[in-house]
Amino acid sequence: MHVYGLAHVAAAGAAADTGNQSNGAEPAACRAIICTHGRQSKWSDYDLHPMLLHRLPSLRFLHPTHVQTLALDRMLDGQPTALTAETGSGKTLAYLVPLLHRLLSLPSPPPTAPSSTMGKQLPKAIVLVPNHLLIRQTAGTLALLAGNAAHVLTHPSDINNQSPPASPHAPLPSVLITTPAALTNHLHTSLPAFMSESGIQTLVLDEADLLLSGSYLAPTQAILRAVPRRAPNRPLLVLAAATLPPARSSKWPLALAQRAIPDLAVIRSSGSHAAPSTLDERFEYLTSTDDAHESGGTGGRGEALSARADKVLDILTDEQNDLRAAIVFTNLAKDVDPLAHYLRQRIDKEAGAWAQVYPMTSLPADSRDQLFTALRRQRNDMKPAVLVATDALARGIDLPSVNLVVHHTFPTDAVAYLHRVGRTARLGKPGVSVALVGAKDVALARGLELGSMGIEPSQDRILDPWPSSTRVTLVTIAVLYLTQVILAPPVQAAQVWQPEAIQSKAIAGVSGARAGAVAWNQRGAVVAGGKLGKARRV
Ligand SMILES: Nc1ncnc2c1ncn2[C@@H]1O[C@H](COP(=O)(O)OP(=O)(O)OP(=O)(O)O)[C@@H](O)[C@H]1O
Repeated sequence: MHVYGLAHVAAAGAAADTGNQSNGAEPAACRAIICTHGRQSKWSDYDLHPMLLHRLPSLRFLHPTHVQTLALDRMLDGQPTALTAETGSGKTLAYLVPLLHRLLSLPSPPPTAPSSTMGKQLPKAIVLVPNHLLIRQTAGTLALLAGNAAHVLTHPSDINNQSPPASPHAPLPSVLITTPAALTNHLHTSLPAFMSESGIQTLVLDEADLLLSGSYLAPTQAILRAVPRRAPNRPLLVLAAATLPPARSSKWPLALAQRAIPDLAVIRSSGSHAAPSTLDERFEYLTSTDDAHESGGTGGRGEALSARADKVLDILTDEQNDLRAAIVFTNLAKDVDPLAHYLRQRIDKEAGAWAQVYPMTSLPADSRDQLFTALRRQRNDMKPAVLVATDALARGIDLPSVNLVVHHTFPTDAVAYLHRVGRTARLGKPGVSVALVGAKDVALARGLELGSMGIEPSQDRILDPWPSSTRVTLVTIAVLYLTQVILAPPVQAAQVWQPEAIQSKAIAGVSGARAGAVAWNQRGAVVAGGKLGKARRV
């Protein structure tokens, strides 16, 4: 475990900021994120549309990142690709660049030709994301990149509401960014006709593991079923995710996708399924007095929350000199407002009221958008911002000024942890994560901490759910010893060796519950945390 804080990692950040410059001595972060095999690839290495070759560097995307390099050739070739790489590594641009290249390379339609039998300018590409926050963020990035070369639609109803093209000679192609449910609800039974008539060239599933699970699954599958299967109408299909387990069972996200897209190839970066290498992770184990509620004390929930809130305040105060923006994660939406209120009151009383606190669940959408814009511009005259949020902010959100993540309550599994901490330390920049660990979180935290102590090489961190058999054995023995012998209260042998919720012995052997590994049981549910004999289904 490293306990350095923001001041310590600032120096590393200065180096990382130059990561996309082509200088001789590459900083460590550059080696991890930007460069490949000692040589930076260039946009001009790819046969990209001239507009992109001009526009990418002018937007300060000077070189492709490592994951972009890994995926570009295949995607530009139109081959279906699942791209899984660490948080903040540039997956969005990895699919937006080929999407735009294909869009811009379309032959212009004849001026009088209707763009579809429905008489509308139908989108030529669709990006599916899980929520409204990501719709807005991805639409912003695409609009920036496309300039005035494409329309960006953010709801299927926008297809009907598009204003007529300024010039009938050059109707702009459009891209729809939406959620799977919004698309299927809007189109109902006309979905197959829509998919075949519009001539969709690219279909992207961002946060693909989420879209292929839970309540997202049915609409996503309906869309995949409606995709034309044969060339030349078949679109480029892209799945992007920071966490994408392999297809161990037919119900796992990747298996579901591969059934719909049999030639889907998976590109995994070596750092995938691990926390960013530039992240400084800390775990603060609470004593039973700190955490009265957790330990069965009489103080109850309110007391426990405020004891933890004081700890959060201490962490923020310790880092205040170097803090630009922090996200404080808590598990329940109902705790966001009281926690934010408490922090705000306390910070406002301190000299200079040195930070501005925002409760994300009750912040009006306009104010949230303004805040995000300000945080993306990274203005130096802003007070540090403290965003109090649930895991709704844990996936995909890109706010480069966030240099601290605090876990007021511990995430429920290693996947949630990975996405939370990935809101900082993005693209080789430094960041700190501090987690408050209650009694019930100790097993998961210890496992995660073992990974961050560097027992495993960085690219094979313990978070990797599919380590080699040797590593599995060593890690399992170490973790079982630590958790069953040293830490855990005595349990019956039968409970340990006959876990109820884990169906595969192999998975039980990996012991996602204990090792902090991301483990999936046979039903595709994430198993992590809790006792080995009672692995929780999350
Ligand atoms: N080639 C590039 N050069 C410089 N910056 C880049 C480049 N590509 C992407 N970025 C920046 O890197 C940051 C992270 O990118 P992005 O949001 O796509 O990460 P991600 O891999 O999708 O992360 P997550 O898994 O958290 O969604 C963004 O601020 C983006 O603008």
